[in-house]
Amino acid sequence: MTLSVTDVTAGFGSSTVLRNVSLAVEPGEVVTVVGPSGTGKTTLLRLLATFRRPDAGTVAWDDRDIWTMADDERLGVRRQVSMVFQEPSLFNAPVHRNVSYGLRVREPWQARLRRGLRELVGSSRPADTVVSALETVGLADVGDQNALSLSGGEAQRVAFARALAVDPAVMLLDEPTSNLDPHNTALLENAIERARDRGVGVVVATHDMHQAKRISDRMAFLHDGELVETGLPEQLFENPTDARTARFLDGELLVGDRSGSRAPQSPTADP
Ligand SMILES: Nc1ncnc2c1ncn2[C@@H]1O[C@H](COP(=O)(O)OP(=O)(O)OP(=O)(O)O)[C@@H](O)[C@H]1O
Repeated sequence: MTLSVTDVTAGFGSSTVLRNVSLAVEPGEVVTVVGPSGTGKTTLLRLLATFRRPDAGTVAWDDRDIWTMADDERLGVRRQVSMVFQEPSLFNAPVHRNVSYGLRVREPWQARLRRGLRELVGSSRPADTVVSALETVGLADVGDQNALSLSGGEAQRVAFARALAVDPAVMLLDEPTSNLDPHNTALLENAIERARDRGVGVVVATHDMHQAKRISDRMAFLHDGELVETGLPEQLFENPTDARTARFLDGELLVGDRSGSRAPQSPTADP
């Protein structure tokens, strides 16, 4: 399944945040979206998640415009797309209940009733997908612990496990490691790779150029609401076609700078 946006424009009130942006994620690839703060990365992820409609352009699932689908069908697509936010937002319950949340809300009411009864008599155990998702993020042993007692890094890994447990076709990760130490970052990046190897298409918005270099199959550079260029990470780092890409990867912020031009021939773009 391919999730894509084509020529999307989106804004808030009178300000346009994204202009004519096109991007697709295929099964089994990691696409990173990099760019300065406030450039529209989260807005792009929210369009892909169908949390909001674009003002113009299309959001498609295998070439079918999601916003022309009937509500049921669009809900079916939405259920195959998981998003992980910058803040993990866990609730006051054992970790395994947090991780099974997406599964539970997807259950038909009969299954929900049966499970509720099993929980009442104390014979319920976490679903295999919950256990497996927790193993993927290296937290198999904390399933019974209250989620609010976890460290920030563990909480973010639980949020990732919750998104993975529903067996999504696509995962959208909004700066998933921005508040994490190197150890938790490594564990989460490992989990991203494992999801990718299972055929999940993953889009990661990140500020971390080292991370983009490590995990990307493809990179997209977003600047001031415009998708400046996409390509293999080595292409963007070593031979960018646009000067803005070279300057951003070289460590310049480029806030409010819309002057695009050909990249210098020998950019010093190694992060
Ligand atoms: N709900 C909203 N209402 C009004 N403006 C918004 C809203 N959400 C985002 N914006 C504005 O849209 C622009 C893009 O925001 P967005 O969060 O998509 O950028 P970003 O690249 O993800 O930023 P960051 O890297 O700092 O998270 C910003 O100028 C932001 O202030």
